[in-house]
Amino acid sequence: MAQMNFGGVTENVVTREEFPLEKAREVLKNETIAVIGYGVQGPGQSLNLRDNGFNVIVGQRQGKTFDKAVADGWVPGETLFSIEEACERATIIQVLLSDAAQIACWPTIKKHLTPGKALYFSHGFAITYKERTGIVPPADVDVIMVAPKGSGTSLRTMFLEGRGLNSSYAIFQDATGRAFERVIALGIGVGSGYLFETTFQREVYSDLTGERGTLMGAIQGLLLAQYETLREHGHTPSEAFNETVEELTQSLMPLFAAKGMDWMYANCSTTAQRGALDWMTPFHDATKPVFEKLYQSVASGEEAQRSIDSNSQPDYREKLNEELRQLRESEMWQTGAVVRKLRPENN
Ligand SMILES: NC(=O)c1ccc[n+]([C@@H]2O[C@H](COP(=O)([O-])OP(=O)(O)OC[C@H]3O[C@@H](n4cnc5c(N)ncnc54)[C@H](O)[C@@H]3O)[C@@H](O)[C@H]2O)c1
Ligand SMILES: CC(C)(O)[C@@H](O)C(=O)O
Ligand SMILES: [Mg+2]
Ligand SMILES: [Mg+2]
Repeated sequence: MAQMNFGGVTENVVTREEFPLEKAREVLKNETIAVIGYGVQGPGQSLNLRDNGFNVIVGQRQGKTFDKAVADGWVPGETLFSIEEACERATIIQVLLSDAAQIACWPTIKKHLTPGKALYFSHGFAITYKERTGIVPPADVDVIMVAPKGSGTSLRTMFLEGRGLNSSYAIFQDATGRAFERVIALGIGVGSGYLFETTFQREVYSDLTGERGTLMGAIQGLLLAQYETLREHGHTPSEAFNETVEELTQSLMPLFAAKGMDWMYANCSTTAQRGALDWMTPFHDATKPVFEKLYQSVASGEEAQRSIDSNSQPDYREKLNEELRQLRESEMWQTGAVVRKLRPENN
């Protein structure tokens, strides 16, 4: 494990150089890894593990996603089973059900957690909010986490491109003395580029804050506020969209992804630089209290409870699809659909 300096703070990081794939295969050579759930993370992690040469099976309930697993080459009765049968066959149970479904399936999973097995999550949710989820593992199994920091879809596409998404890892319980080598081997196996150390609680608090904040919730809120302002002052939809979203994702975000914010600023006009440096502070000050409120809502368990309550409803998928439809059909994103078609590479 390497100690690395992140802006003056030292953290533990594991890279593929120090823990190569061959070592991961050696560590897990006698294990049967069961990926339970085939939604977004399930396909990414199981297909990467399979392509990396691990002994992996999938446990999925019947329905559309079971059929998707078959289409992806998992064979019923050989590598694809019911959730119960996969848990029984596994030595490592990777719980990649939705966080709400983990509660419903916990009695089935728990039944097959015999001594020495490993229970793996990709989120700190189930364990951290145990008063709300009721998920309390027996003391004689390892409880570990690899949480890819991005969508399962990106985990798979980046793997196929020869790249790797970063993941955090944590050990909640080391019953066998092998929890560390197991968790790192799994992290490398699922296609992580590098792994940084965390705890279950820090992972879930930062993850819930990030997705509600800058990664998903705040970004839509901020983009819409600017788009609306431009439209209310008579700018056309294409102009408002291009100045709000298209330029950000196509031109400027790749620059600061590659070399940092100062590099992106340095590649814009002095007029833009002066304005950005002046206005970053008012935007920071206006949003900081909202981020603090969000963090408190995460830390109190309110966000977890809301997610459990809404995602446990029988009609949650229909309601969610309706909300996503409204987003898709909003003027800003309808404009986005037309703008995307105009990109020469899409013609
Ligand atoms: N989506 C991501 O890219 C992502 C990224 C990082 C971490 N995670 C974490 O990974 C885990 C899996 O998330 P996901 O987004 O892949 O899940 P998901 O919402 O896509 O659902 C996964 C599976 O749960 C199954 N399922 C739902 N309800 C069920 C029930 N009642 N009984 C049996 N099966 C049921 C579905 O069939 C599906 O195959 C979660 O802990 C999540 O927080 C997800
Ligand atoms: C992909 C995300 C947002 O990072 C993940 O945390 C999720 O919940 O889907
Ligand atoms: Mg998340
Ligand atoms: Mg996340």
